[in-house]
Amino acid sequence: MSMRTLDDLDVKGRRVLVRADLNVPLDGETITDDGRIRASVPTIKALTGRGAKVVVCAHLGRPKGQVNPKYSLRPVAVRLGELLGQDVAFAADVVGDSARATVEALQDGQVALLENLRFEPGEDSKDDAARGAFAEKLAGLAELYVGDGFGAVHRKHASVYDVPRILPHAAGGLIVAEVEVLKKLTEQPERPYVVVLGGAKVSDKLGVIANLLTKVDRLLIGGGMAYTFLKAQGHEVGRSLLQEDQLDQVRGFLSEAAERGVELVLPVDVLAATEYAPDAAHEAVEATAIPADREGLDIGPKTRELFAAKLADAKTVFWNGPMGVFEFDAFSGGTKAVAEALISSGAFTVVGGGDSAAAVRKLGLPEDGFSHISTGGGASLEYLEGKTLPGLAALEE
Ligand SMILES: Nc1ncnc2c1ncn2[C@@H]1O[C@H](COP(=O)(O)OP(=O)(O)O)[C@@H](O)[C@H]1O
Ligand SMILES: O=C(OP(=O)(O)O)[C@H](O)COP(=O)(O)O
Repeated sequence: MSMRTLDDLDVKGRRVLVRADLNVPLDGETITDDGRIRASVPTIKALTGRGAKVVVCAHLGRPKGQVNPKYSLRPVAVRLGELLGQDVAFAADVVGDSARATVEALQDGQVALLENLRFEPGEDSKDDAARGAFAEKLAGLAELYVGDGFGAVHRKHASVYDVPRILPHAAGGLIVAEVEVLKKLTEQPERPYVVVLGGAKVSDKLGVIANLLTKVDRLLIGGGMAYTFLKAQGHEVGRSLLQEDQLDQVRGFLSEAAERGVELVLPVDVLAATEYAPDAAHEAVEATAIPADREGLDIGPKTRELFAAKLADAKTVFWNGPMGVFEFDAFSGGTKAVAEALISSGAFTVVGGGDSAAAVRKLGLPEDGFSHISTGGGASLEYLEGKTLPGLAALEE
């Protein structure tokens, strides 16, 4: 892979569009974990330090091309300013009058943040022309482009894929660092190589399993991901997260894992709750006997032990996706148990994903207990699959 880096760009006095991943968890307007903002700071500082006018762009959540104040990046601009130690001008739109005026007013060394890219339907459009037209407008705000949003490099979106094909570009330090670590996992990982999958982006991440089955020795499935597997085995999953349209695909994974001799480990018990709420009544039940009116919000105590045992002899581990709804204390125990098992395994351990990384911090686990905490979940998984990621390919051109 050869990507130009910041050292290859002459940025002084020029407007540089930085695509960052600032997709942080929010509780109303309060940022509950600022890890991704912190991770974006070094590249922005490197650019301001060299006298660039820095225009940061990013997405938040999935507002689907509609302006929705719930997904405004405004609170992120404030936090970014605090972390940079300088004001961050906030544009109230993405490529409209406010964005143009905000960018126009930037002096050398100053920083602006545009509103959520996904308020614009062109950003994530599947139609090349629509995406391209939006990319032209976005590119028009700057003279140079720096790709640094590692967590979004698997998305063929305008700001990730099309803009670097218009503007002279380079990779920021975060992307360079992330790729360097993940590369180690693709080049002869020490075995046993175990991948742990959980979380809630089930339909997105089920897709990576086919390729992972050709690479790993063991796959542990927890979180919201587990229930489609349990259902595919014919069990009742009640009101748990379920990807009904992917049951056949999942049955295929179960038989392929068996054929390849890959150990696919599913929960044996779960915490079944009456509702999705922090104080919901709940109890541990066998994973094969989830009551029809309950939803599984965490892995149960027996599964925590089972997963810990399956991690104990691992030499390489990649983990993406919390084991339960860790945001609610009552359902955070499974995630904590898995995190602790990674830490005590002594393996080369990589945790990836916005929420997984946030969980590690929220649960008070030492960040240096892991070999690497990646800002990308889906992006890391697709990298590990050996796929060409649009945002990396565009930077390599
Ligand atoms: N059993 C479950 N049911 C519903 N949501 C779950 C469950 N387990 C985990 N989650 C949710 O998954 C979310 C994180 O998923 P995801 O975005 O895929 O992870 P990451 O950001 O680490 O890549 C968390 O908000 C968590 O509450
Ligand atoms: O949160 C993200 O990915 P992750 O949950 O896989 O870590 C990225 O910001 C990408 O967001 P997306 O999955 O809505 O494209």
